[in-house]
Amino acid sequence: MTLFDILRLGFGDVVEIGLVAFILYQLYRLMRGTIAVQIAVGLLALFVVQGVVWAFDMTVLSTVFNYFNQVFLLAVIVIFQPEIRRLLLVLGKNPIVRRFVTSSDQSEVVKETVGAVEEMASTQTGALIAFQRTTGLRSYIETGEPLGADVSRDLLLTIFYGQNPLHDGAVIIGGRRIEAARCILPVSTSMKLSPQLGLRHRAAVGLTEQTDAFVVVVSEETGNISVSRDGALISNITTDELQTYLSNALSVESPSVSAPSPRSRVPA
Ligand SMILES: Nc1ncnc2c1ncn2[C@@H]1O[C@H](COP(=O)(O)OP(=O)(O)OP(=O)(O)O)[C@@H](O)[C@H]1O
Repeated sequence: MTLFDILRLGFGDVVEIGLVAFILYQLYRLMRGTIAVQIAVGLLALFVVQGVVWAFDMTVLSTVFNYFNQVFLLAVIVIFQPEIRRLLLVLGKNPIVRRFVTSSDQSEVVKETVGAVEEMASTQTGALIAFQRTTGLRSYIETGEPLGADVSRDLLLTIFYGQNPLHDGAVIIGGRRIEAARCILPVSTSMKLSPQLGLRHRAAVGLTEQTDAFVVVVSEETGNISVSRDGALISNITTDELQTYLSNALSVESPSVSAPSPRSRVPA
């Protein structure tokens, strides 16, 4: 008699256990370092209290918990909306599907952007530039001023010039076009980010936590260049490194520069 016979486990059960373990592990990875962990612990504590209430047959509290249970599923969806979104995004990043997505040549976009960022870094001009990849950014584009212009170094410099009314907020680039300027991005609440980081950098991370966008930040305070992807921030990179990261993100054949070292990588 094998262990499987004793436990009465079939092949389907083993697959199911594996899948549940995988989903729970992915959920843990998505929630790690976010406020959702504390909320999950709070919900767990509520379940323990509920168990005690039922065990001792406390009628008043049982009624209260019955009401709570009716809205529980809805509350979980609302509370964990960012995590659920990220989980679906991870599942949606199927490499087989992505093979069928044709990418236009973005080398001009990379060249113009790197040129503008280099200039803005040297003049300490703050900038926030988001590149749409497979996740649509329409809901963020709609928060800004629509532009629909080709990406160019000079236009990016003009937008982020301090006296320009469009300089506040983020520019969103889709394909070869600047879709909009002055866009509002979601701000990350990750506790893994340095408390010194301001809203511009947190907005960059916030967007890449929720979508597969690639975001470039120029700090107004230091002139440092940072990039964010998949909820992580890589700070203080050179323009050569930016070129490599951006080329990779936009699937452009990268020029031969040495691979950037992930020195200030901060997972969010
Ligand atoms: N949610 C947001 N979406 C888009 N842009 C934002 C958002 N929040 C702040 N910003 C931009 O960031 C600017 C404020 O940056 P702040 O000084 O707080 O950030 P920082 O990360 O310290 O950057 P810096 O190093 O440039 O000062 C705002 O003027 C605005 O342009």
